[in-house]
Amino acid sequence: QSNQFCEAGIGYSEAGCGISSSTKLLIKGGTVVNAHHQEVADVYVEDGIIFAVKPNLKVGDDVKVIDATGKFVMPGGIDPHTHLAMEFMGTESVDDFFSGQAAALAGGTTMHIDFVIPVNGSLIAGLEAYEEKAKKSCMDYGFHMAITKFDDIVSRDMEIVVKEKGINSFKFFLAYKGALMVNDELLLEGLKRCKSLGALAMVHAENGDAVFEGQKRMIQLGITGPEGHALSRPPVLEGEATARAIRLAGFVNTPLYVVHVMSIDAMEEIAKARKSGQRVVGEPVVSGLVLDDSGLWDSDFATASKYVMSPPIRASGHGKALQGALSNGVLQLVGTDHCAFNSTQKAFGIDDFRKIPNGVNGIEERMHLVWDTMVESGQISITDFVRVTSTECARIFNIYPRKGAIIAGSDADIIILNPNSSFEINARSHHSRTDTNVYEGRRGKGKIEVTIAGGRVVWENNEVKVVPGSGKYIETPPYNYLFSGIDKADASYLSSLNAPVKRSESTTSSGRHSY
Ligand SMILES: NC(=O)NCCC(=O)O
Ligand SMILES: [Zn+2]
Ligand SMILES: [Zn+2]
Repeated sequence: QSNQFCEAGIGYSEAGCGISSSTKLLIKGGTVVNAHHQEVADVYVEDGIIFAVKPNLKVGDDVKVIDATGKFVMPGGIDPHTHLAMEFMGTESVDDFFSGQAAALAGGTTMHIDFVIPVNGSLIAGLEAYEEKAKKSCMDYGFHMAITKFDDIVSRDMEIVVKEKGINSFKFFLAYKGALMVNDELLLEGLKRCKSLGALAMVHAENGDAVFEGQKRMIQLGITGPEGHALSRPPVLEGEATARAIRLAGFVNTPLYVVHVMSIDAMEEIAKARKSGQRVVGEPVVSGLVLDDSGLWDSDFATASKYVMSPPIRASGHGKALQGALSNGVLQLVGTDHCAFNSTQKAFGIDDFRKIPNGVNGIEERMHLVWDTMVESGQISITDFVRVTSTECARIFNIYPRKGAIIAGSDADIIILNPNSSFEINARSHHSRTDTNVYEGRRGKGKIEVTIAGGRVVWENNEVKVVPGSGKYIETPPYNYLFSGIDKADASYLSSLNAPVKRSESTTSSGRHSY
């Protein structure tokens, strides 16, 4: 592999890395794009913060100047959905908080939010384990927390992680029976607790009991290869779980975030709920937007197994519909679900698709693929590109405008994209530790030539320059914008319950209402 990045302990010292020590930067003459506006302007950065965004800024000789004429200067991507060093299906995803983040930076993503998995149901033990994993971070990151059981201790610990540990979102897996899956009773308890804490509930929406049944059917039919994965968990099971989670969140009146929306079935449930005014966020992932399930039928196991993720990559047609939903606002932001396993790990399931570790790469490829698929094709504007890859994530997880914006006072997480250059993806040159890439051979227009994270140039001239330990944990505060006014909806619900009682109290002796 020609992967190039500095990692202390494997042959490079910090000084030898050529890490930019400049704390002052001027990005000159580019088109600065925010989610709401674009203009030609210079961007001046000092000590990791954007100081000024104005045309024709003058600076001293001690400032590193980057010419961005003819290019787009945009907020670094924020990936809302990753699994670095995740222990899952008897193994651990190969990209850790260093290699996964180095890959992210090479692809223009400057922050991600990873899922803490509890240890034997304990949130605090899980968080401690992830804090340890994240010590080698080279870019900013936040955490979501998965909930895998519910009791008084979990309820108390949810409050601790929100109020003291800076986590504002909890994920419930409705799939992975016998492992991470929760039932409806637990989901309801969790939704209520999320609401009381102003925390966002997230769901992996597939009916885990039905998937289990689907898997048994496949094995009985003698279908043991990777295609059995897709056949055992069809879109209807994703649609059912999405609808159920939406209805239960509506019953509790708390906002809901549906992760990795992969099918028309799930997307249409989200569209219906949003149309009715319910606070539901839908997150497609890049694999669901740009791939189809044909790879799962490849006769070569190594090729087919690399596409195994859950919910499965769907038949062609679903991806196109998800792209449409992203462009018309039914879906709001794009994640990756980056959970990379190498071909040795994928081969655990050579005789039985149920044992193939679920997950695909994407943290490095997301920005380029969304640009090429959505902007180059004319489906979304450049400002919308910024919104779906960065700003909306910052808003939902309540860190805007510190993140997700190029304005004075924001963190200096910035990318420079050349729309006239092109990218090509392959496992030989990617920065992930996995030996395969589900986007192998893809080319497209638009190349992220420079990534600046925390005010330092970390990707330039096709080289990543980072050191472990330089990334910061970003706390995400509760009560994001989705919660505003939610108490008013509660009040009107309660008054609607009271109404018949009042009526019967004021009913006249003739049985007629007095009003
Ligand atoms: N998606 C997947 O296949 N693996 C990661 C875990 C999850 O998000 O379900
Ligand atoms: Zn999931
Ligand atoms: Zn995931």
